[in-house]
Amino acid sequence: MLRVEQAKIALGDFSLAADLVLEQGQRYAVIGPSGAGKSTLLGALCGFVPLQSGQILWQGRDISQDDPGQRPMTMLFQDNNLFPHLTVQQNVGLGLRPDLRLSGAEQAKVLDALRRVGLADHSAKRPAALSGGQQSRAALARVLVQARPLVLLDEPFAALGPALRNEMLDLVAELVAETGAALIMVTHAPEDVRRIADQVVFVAEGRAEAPQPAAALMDNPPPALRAYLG
Ligand SMILES: Nc1ncnc2c1ncn2[C@@H]1O[C@H](COP(=O)(O)OP(=O)(O)OP(=O)(O)O)[C@@H](O)[C@H]1O
Repeated sequence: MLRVEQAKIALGDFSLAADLVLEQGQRYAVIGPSGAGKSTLLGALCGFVPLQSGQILWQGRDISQDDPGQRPMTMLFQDNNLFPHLTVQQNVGLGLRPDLRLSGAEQAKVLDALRRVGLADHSAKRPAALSGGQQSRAALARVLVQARPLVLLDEPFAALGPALRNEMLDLVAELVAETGAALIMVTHAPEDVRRIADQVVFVAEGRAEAPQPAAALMDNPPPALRAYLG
């Protein structure tokens, strides 16, 4: 369980308050207007953005001061963060060892993850030789090898067409179900929320609200969410 306790996050003139609990095995969509602070919230959870006050507790332990690499989470960005000069296999291997000196067992893990996302036959290619969907799969394989209990996605598939995006969302849902990880995903698309999320964290007016069950919330949105959804 990840507990964000009375957190205040400040970035220049912008500030965001958050007080919420995220449970293992649940899938959360983070939604809200542009500029409301969704990416900032994920950045604070990951440790890229410092807290001004409050705490982040993982299984009861304060991780607010921990470096991003020490935290129990892995983050997937929209641009997938693949290195163009490395092969797909090496890009995934980076998830295990930044110096890429992988043991035999680690190599096997990388190949397993590539198989799991359907890229076993593409492991020796460079990212530029892959389609957009395949690049997303490669980035997902890197998330998978890290096997962290929390997977954070910041609008990961916004650049993909609707069919491919749905395919990727379903794959993400399968992968987190297999590993028991919690998923925390920023999205602008209500259909993504309905497809994948159990709970919704609504971010607006300087606050990240406590999670609420997704289906009920989307069927009957309160005024601020209704205004955002249009
Ligand atoms: N490094 C920074 N320094 C100062 N202000 C920043 C910085 N990064 C973001 N901000 C500001 O913080 C606010 C929240 O930005 P953030 O990217 O978290 O919003 P968002 O909800 O993810 O938006 P979008 O949906 O458009 O991606 C914005 O007003 C933004 O201008």
